[in-house]
This record gives sequence, C-alpha cells and structure tokens, in this order.
Amino acid sequence: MAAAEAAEVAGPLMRRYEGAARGRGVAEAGWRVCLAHRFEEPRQPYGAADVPLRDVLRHIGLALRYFRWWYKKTHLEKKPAFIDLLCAVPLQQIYGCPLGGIGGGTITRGWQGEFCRWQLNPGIYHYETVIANQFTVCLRCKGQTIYQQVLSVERPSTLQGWNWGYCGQYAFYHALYPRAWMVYDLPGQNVVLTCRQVSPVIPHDYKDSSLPVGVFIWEVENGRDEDVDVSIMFSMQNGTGTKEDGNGGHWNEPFTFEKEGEQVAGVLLHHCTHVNPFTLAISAREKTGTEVTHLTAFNPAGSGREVWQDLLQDGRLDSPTGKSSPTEKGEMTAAAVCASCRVPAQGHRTLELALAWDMPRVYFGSKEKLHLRRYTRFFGSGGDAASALSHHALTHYEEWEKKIEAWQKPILENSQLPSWYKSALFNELYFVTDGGTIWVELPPDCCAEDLQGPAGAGLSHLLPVLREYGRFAYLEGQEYRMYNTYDVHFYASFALVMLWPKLQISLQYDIAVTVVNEDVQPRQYLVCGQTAQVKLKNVVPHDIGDPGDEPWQRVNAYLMHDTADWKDLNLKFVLQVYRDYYLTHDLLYLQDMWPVCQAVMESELKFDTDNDGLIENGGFADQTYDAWVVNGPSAYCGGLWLAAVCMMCKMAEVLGDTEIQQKYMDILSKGKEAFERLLWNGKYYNYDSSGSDTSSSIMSDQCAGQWFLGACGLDKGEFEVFPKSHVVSALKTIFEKNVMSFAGGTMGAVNGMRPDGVPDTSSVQSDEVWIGVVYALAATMIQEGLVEEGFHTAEGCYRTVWEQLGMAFQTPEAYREKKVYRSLAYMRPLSIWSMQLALERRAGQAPAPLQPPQVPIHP
Ligand SMILES: CC(C)CCC[C@@H](C)[C@H]1CC[C@H]2[C@@H]3CC=C4C[C@@H](O[C@@H]5O[C@H](CO)[C@@H](O)[C@H](O)[C@H]5O)CC[C@]4(C)[C@H]3CC[C@]12C
Repeated sequence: MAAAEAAEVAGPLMRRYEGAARGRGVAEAGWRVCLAHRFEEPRQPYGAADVPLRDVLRHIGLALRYFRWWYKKTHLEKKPAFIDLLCAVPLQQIYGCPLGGIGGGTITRGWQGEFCRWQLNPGIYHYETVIANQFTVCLRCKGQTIYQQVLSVERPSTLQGWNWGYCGQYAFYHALYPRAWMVYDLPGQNVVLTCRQVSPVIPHDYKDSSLPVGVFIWEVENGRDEDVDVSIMFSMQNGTGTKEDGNGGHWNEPFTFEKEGEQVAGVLLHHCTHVNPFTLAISAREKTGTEVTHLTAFNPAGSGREVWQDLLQDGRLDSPTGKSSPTEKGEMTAAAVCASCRVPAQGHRTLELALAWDMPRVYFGSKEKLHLRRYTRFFGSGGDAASALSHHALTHYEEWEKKIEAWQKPILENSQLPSWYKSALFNELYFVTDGGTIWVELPPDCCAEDLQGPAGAGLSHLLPVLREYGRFAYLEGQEYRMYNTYDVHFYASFALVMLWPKLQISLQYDIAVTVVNEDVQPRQYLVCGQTAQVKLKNVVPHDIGDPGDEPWQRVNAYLMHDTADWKDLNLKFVLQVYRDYYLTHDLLYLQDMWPVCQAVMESELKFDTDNDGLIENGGFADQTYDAWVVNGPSAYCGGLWLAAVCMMCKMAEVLGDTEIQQKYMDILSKGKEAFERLLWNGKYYNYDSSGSDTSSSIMSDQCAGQWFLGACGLDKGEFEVFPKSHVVSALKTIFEKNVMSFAGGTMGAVNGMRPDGVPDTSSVQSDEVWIGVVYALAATMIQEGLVEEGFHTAEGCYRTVWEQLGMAFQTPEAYREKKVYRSLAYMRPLSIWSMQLALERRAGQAPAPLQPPQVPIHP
C-alpha cells in the first residue's frame, strides 16, 4: 500500500505521515495522529465577549456578585476559585493518554510524547510541558554510535546540547486507553521503535488499578543486515514543572530492587515540599541481555552536554553511586535511566521502562485532614514505596495487559461496531483517572458516627463498604473543580457502575451520608443574590466539595444556586440506586439506600405544588442546565420525576414495602396523566409548560427519564411510564431537528432547538451541545431501536472533539456550532458507557453478571 493511501486508511489525522512502519502490536482501533499533524480550528473558551448583550443584561447581578466573590477568593484569600470564569485554561491541542491508575494522581503525556499535564496534588492541575522529561534513542553499530536523537519534535531553548527536532512525519501516536503506542520510523536507520505505554486501569480490579505507575515497553525492530546496539534513555526532572522545582532541598539517588528473582534499577527523585512531598522513580527491568545504567543528577536548565556525551560515548550512562546533594534554592535537578540491548540483524528486542510516583499521604487545600491514598494499603504510607511500585509495575504489566485485552477484545473485534465508537468508548474513560481523581482509605480509627454525623444515617453497610473499597471522588471537570458533582455524575456513573461497581456503591454511600446531614452556615448564592444555608437536610448535595478546601467534610462547593431547590438532584439519587441494584444485585445496598430514597422523595414531593402527581420547576435554572430557566412542569425534570417514582414502586416491590409501593403507584398514575396532558404536543414533549416563547423548544435531553428506565429494563408492561410511541416520536424529532438540522448533522445534538429548526438562543446553554448528553441521547436511541440514528448522533460529537477541535483527552462539557467551547476535561462524556450498556442489552445480556469479571458480549 502506498504511504498516502495507508495514511488515508489510517485516519484523517495521519495525512502527514511519511513513514512506512505500522509499529509492533499497535491496536487497530483507537485515536491515531501523526506527530506532524496540526489542528487547524482555533477554538476559544467561552468568555465574556461571547455573551450576547441580552444575556449580559439578564445576568448583570450574577456577574457583579461573581466578580466580588472571585476577587475576594483569588486576591484576598489567595486561593483558587472552584470555577474561574475570568481565567479559563487556554486550549492546547496536545493531550494524549494519562499515566497512572485510579486516584493516585496522574501525569498526562501529549500525543507528541511530552509530559505536559500534572495532577499529583489531588484535584489540582497544572499544565506545563517539562522539557527534560524525554526518551532518547542511541543506535550503535560495530562499537560506533551511528544515531542519537531525542524522540521529541520540540526545539527548546534549554538542553541545547541534545539533538532535538525529530521529524514528526516519521512518527505517529495511537491511543486506546489505558494504553497508547508511539511508533518512530527512525529516518534513514531501518530501525523502528514502538513504545507502548500501559497504565493499570483494569475493570473490577481494586488493587493494581489504584497504583500510581505507568510502564513504557519499547519494541525495537532492526531491519538492518547487521546487529545494532540500542539504548533508550529516559530522563526526568525532579518535580512537575512548577516553581517548586527550584525551591531547593530536592535530591536523587540510584536504586535497585530485587524480588523473586526479578530486578529493576533506576533513580529515585525525592521532591521535598512542605505539603504533599513525593518521590518519582524512573527505572528499567534488568534481564539477560539488557543492561541498565543511570545518571543520578544533571541540570535540566543547562545545556545537558554532559548527559549527551555520556550516552553518545558508549550507549550507556556513567552510573555513579551515592545520592546527589540536595538542590540549592533556585537550582533544579533531573536524572536519567538507560536500558540497552543488542538487537540482532532483522531481529527484534524489548526494553521495559517505568515511571512511578509515591505521594501516599495527602492534604487537600484546607490542610485540615490527612488522607492516605488507596494504594498505601498494598505499598505502605511511609513514602518509601517508589522502588517497590516500579518493580511491581515492571513485573506485572503483562498480566495487566492480558486483563485489558480480555476486557476490550469482544468490543474491538465486533465488526458491527464502527471504529470511531471503539476509540470513543475506551478513550473517554481517561476521565476516570484524570478527572482530578482521588481514592483514599478510610482512617482506621474512623467509626460509623464520625461518618454519619449527629443525625446518624442508619446505613448498616456504610463502614464495611468504605473500609473495603475506600472513598472515591472525581471532579466535575478539570476547570470546574467540584468533586462528584451529582447532577453530572448521573450521566457519567454508567462507566463507574459497569467497570468499577464498588466505587459507584462507595460514592453512593458518601452521598447518602450527606443527605441526612446539614450545614447551617449561611452564604450568599450568586445567581439570585439571596442568602441561605449551605446544605439542607434530606436533600442530595450538588457536590462533595472542593479539593482546594476539605471535600467530604464540607460539601456543596457550588454557590451559583441554592441547590436545595434544584429539582433533579434527589431524583438522580433514586434513579442511580435502582440502576445500581439492577446491575449489581447488591441487596444490602438497596436496603441501606431505601430510607434515604424515601427521604429525598419526600423532600421532592413539595415541588408538586398542585398535587397532580407531577413536580413543577421553579421558574429559575433549577437543574443541571443551570443557566437555562424552566418554569412549571417540564420534560426534563418531569420525566426524571416519573422515572424515579416508577423506580420507587419497583424498589418497594423488591423490598416488600407495600404501603410505600401503593403510595408511589398512586402518584405515578396521576403524574403520568398530567405529564402527557401538559407536555405532549403530538410529536415530542415540550421543554416546559409555562407557555413562554420557548416552551415548545425541543430539548435533546427530554427523554432522560426514559434513558434510565430503559437501562434498567423498566420500560415495558406495567412499568411503561412513557408511551412507547411517544418516546420514539420524540427521539425521531430530536434526530431530525436537534441533530440533522444543526451544523449539517455533523456535530451531535444541540441542547435546544425551536420547532422551525433554529437553535433556541433563549439562554447561554440552550444553543450549546453537551457531549455527555449527546452520548446519553444516543444510548436512549439505541435502547429504543433507533440504532443508526444513535450512532450518527454520537459520531458527530466524537469527530468534532477528537478530530476537528483537537480536544483529545480533554473532552469539554460543551461547544457551540462555531468559535467557542466550555469547560475542558469534563465528567459528563463518560456517559458513553451507557451506549455500551444499551448495546449489550440489545444483544440479550441484561443485567450484568453478578460477579466480576464482566466481559461484554457482542451487541
Ligand atoms: C456581564 C458578563 C460579561 C457576562 C455575564 C454572563 C455570565 C454571568 C454568564 C454567561 C455564561 C454563564 C455560565 C454558564 C455555565 C456555568 C456552569 C455552572 O457550573 C456547572 O455547570 C454545569 C452545566 O454546564 C452544571 O450541570 C453543573 O451542575 C454546574 O456545577 C456554573 C454557572 C456557569 C459558570 C454560568 C455562570 C454565569 C455565566 C458566566
């Protein structure tokens, strides 16, 4: 196949690839991009200039209050704002697969190989390419170095003694999370390098999936007719690229670690900060025919000539013994490890390197409570585990890969599934680790009362669950820094419950605890300007807190609205409880959650002011679309309500609570009638029933209730809440209007469309596309038999985000048809896993098996 043809076949981002090599063992499906690619469309974060004058006037009070709050927070208290609307993270179209398991911090590499996004302090990101962090190749023939090259397309101003500027046309990147490949067809050398990057992200695994490690397996293919000595040098700066790297006191030391006949060697980089100190470890596996050498310390801000010459001389590093002295203030240090082997003519060899980081004991921003990360139960919390972690990673990655392959294979091999979907499904999963994720142990002395607060939640299995599986939290988005934002988690939770169900259960227990508790602290809410307490009893919180403060301890970091009056949060709890029970068969969980479900439904009932069995929205943006006003009964919240009422009936039936069952059956029959009478217009459900100019807008998310019902098999017979014909008609209308009449049908579904085919611009969110909502909509379509429509709808979002806008591994919450996007690296798109559930259900696998491992079957 000609290079150009092959490039076309390989995908739209491979046009510039001029190499012939396809690499070794590279997955077929996934996201592939040539290192010389440039994303042409320059999008901007949604900013003040994008707000129409009408909205500026409408939100002027909010804008002023927000600005006052922001100034106090960032300038007087000198703390980061949980949402910084005035200082959005600039778009960099550079990201690739993050390294690391769940909740131990993440280090993201870009698709050009750079180490560029850091989250070691829980939930706190900084976006800095650390230039010293590189892989360098040295080729030697007959005792002479013939080629030495940093495998980077960069030409930086530091380390000028190194040979930079690898020709991007001769390399490509391929991501299929949690693995990624980089293929370098070394120009003129007849040698191909394939670096496979593996992180321990393994469904149903609650041990190795928590480890803060990544492995780089370098496959070296020698196409020459002579042997080549190949060295791969891995260099790393002591730190994460912040100014702390130059604070002084950091030091490095070489190490070897031997266990069960396996030895790894490398360098530990001790990063000695006051808060959350950590150790990085770069290492390689020693085995017959592979030599591992190192350089303990070099200056990453200098020319780097001594490192370069050291390697150039003999393809090895000097390997001095002993520690480096601690850095002085203003000084930085770096280290390198090098693995070398001889690759026979026309032969192949493998070099295995690893990166581990050990930050076992962490404080959040408030520094009030010490938290131990999940992996400390396996590797200790002494801060001396980096070498053992490296050894474990280098001796277990093959096992991890087998498990990852067994999980992914049935999906990848299913020829009925489009290639883009396979990429989207696995690659969007990056957010489970790179969502500012934290997974911590419960303190050993923690008792049920400490957790449940003075009210006492009566959750009999709270303690055993949290003791066994720890506490898990991930951000709403890297830019929206709130943990477990619940109205959004509702969408994303499919990924968790399908792949790590115990984490979903643990998260739900945490939410249940907060439901029965209150926080009477008064504060001003920024949208309405009124003062109310932070958290009311018997309602679900918006979020579990800000990593800049003390999550779990102080919930509801969100202060835009008083979410005690939101209509969706309580319902989303009930819907998830039943969905989780349906998928996990965990009866103890259901029993524990049942009183909590009753409590939140009681709170919710007060929103049915006219007692017609249907709740009313309050005339403000009182749900997840928090800048889109809803008034009176609405398709979104009304639909969620009926679905939750239906699930209350079902749960009561399972638990034999006939009184409650009857109560909710009565509400359901009244509510169904009201919903159809007030909202059904013959083609779809109206946005709301207020009779406003935009009441008849077509909301892409109007079938959210049906989405959950269908996912739980509660959409037939006695449990049919919404008439099938109405659901199908609504979905077809959405497809025709919100999808096909928007951006030529190529960008997913706009949130709100007027019946005449013009996007609803009545709010700043109604003419946005929310990627996570689109994936959920696609799942609903698949559930209802509109399979092609579902795939077409979702494909628009995938192609827009991953291929057009260069937003790989930072899928935002929203984009508009033109110019802007909002909130990079967002939680909601994990809802794509509900498409997978829908496909599995269609194939007859429902519900998921009781015990892991759950291997999905062909749809
Ligand atoms: C006078 C100024 C120049 C302009 C004033 C206009 C602005 C005040 C508003 C224009 C856009 C508004 C923001 C839009 C989105 C927001 C997100 C929200 O947080 C989370 O959003 C999710 C929805 O995307 C939601 O599901 C989650 O639960 C929320 O945690 C917070 C509000 C806001 C930032 C909103 C604020 C006002 C504008 C900036």
